[in-house]
Amino acid sequence: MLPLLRSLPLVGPTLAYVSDPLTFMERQLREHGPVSEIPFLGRPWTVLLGPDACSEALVNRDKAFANGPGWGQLVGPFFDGGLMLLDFDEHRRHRRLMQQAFTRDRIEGYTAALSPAVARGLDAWQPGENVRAYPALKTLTLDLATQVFMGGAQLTSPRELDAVNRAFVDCVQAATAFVRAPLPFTRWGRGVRGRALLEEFLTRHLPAKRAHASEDLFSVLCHLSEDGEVFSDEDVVNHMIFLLMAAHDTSTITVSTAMQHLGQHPAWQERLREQARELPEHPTLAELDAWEDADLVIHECLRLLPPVPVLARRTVKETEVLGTRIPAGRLTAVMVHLQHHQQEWWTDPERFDPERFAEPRREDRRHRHAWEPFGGGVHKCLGMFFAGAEVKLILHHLLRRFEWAVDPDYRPSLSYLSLPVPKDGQPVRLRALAG
Ligand code: HEM
Repeated sequence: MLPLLRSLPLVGPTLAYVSDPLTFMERQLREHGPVSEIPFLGRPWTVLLGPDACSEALVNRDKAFANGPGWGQLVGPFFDGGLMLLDFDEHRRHRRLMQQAFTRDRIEGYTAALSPAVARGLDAWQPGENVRAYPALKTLTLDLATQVFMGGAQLTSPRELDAVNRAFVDCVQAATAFVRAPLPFTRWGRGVRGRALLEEFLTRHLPAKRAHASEDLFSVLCHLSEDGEVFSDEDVVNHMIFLLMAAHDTSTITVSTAMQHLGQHPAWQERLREQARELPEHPTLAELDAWEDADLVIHECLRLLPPVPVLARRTVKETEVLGTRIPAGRLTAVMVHLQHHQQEWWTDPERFDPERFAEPRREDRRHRHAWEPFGGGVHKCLGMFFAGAEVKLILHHLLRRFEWAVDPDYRPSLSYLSLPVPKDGQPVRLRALAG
């Protein structure tokens, strides 16, 4: 049935992408070149493949590519007003202000709050022969986001935080729903209610955050100011909802990919564990920065499975990429995933080989844009340094408490309906280490 559907011109490319994106992208590049056109989700999309084509759209020299109308098409209205969905002057103003929430000092503050929260979150983990790592990590990172970003425990009761977490998950799931109307019992309908609950919750707590400055991101956003610019209440709410989403699934995917590969490469796992044990229980940001082998592993995991494999854009005027004309109003898929697996830039690209990022090999320098898990240009991920610290902290605590193994032949079957997630929850054999 599926092969037949894949051969149909309207739905075929969507199904071919969703069932095996890398094979789809390789074939598309081979047969149609770096700039081509496909029907995707029922509309014509321009597809950009390879680092040269993708970087033209991300660098966006002639300001032809806009984010809001591109991403909005994929994620619906649930993250409206989030930084990634703003464009041009409005985006520049908001980004300038929000940058102050991601300075080194700020990240140091978030990291200090994160470490004990990770340790507490892992207290709930039970060893076993078939532990599903992905959902366990998802719960952990969502709790971290609500605690560290919103100041959760001081803000409200565990029961209300649970409702907030559920509302947030409903928004994320609605963003990828097929039925896109607020009907009862649909994902979309739950997403609409979820967004309303998040808005109500954040708006209710906002006056207290404005009144008292504290270290959490919610409070920080309320107090930022630059040349007389401040975020309005509505801006703070929109940014918070987007940041919770941006920070949560992406980090979960990165850690679960790391758990898979470290479970399949025990020598790397042991090497990182020895280093984690040499660090204090709650390392500082400087100590985490100096943990270079963890960087190699994280870079390699982000190469093999970039949590955001495709970036969405829409042209606001006619433009050209690598000499091919793209009309105004065209949805565009910037498929950065493929360049992470191309033989031109990476030796034996399917192999887990973190040292490819170490001197003197530095394969990532073979092309300036070969490795772009955080995107590029003016929308490059604002949370990348925070994300690095969070992922390292989770690995740090995991390695000190547990040892795990994954079958060497295991290849996760990934769902690409939204960000890539392992359909089987990614089972690991988890053993507690003596304290
Ligand atoms: C491993 C984890 C992460 C990955 C792989 C990742 C990836 C990305 C990518 C690819 C973009 C660019 C999207 C585009 O150009 O259309 C982006 C944007 C963004 N990310 Fe991340 N992200 C991660 C973690 C985080 C975290 C932890 C935060 C916040 C705490 C964050 C905040 C943002 C923001 C605010 C933007 C929008 C930037 C702008 O449009 O100016 N991200 N991220």
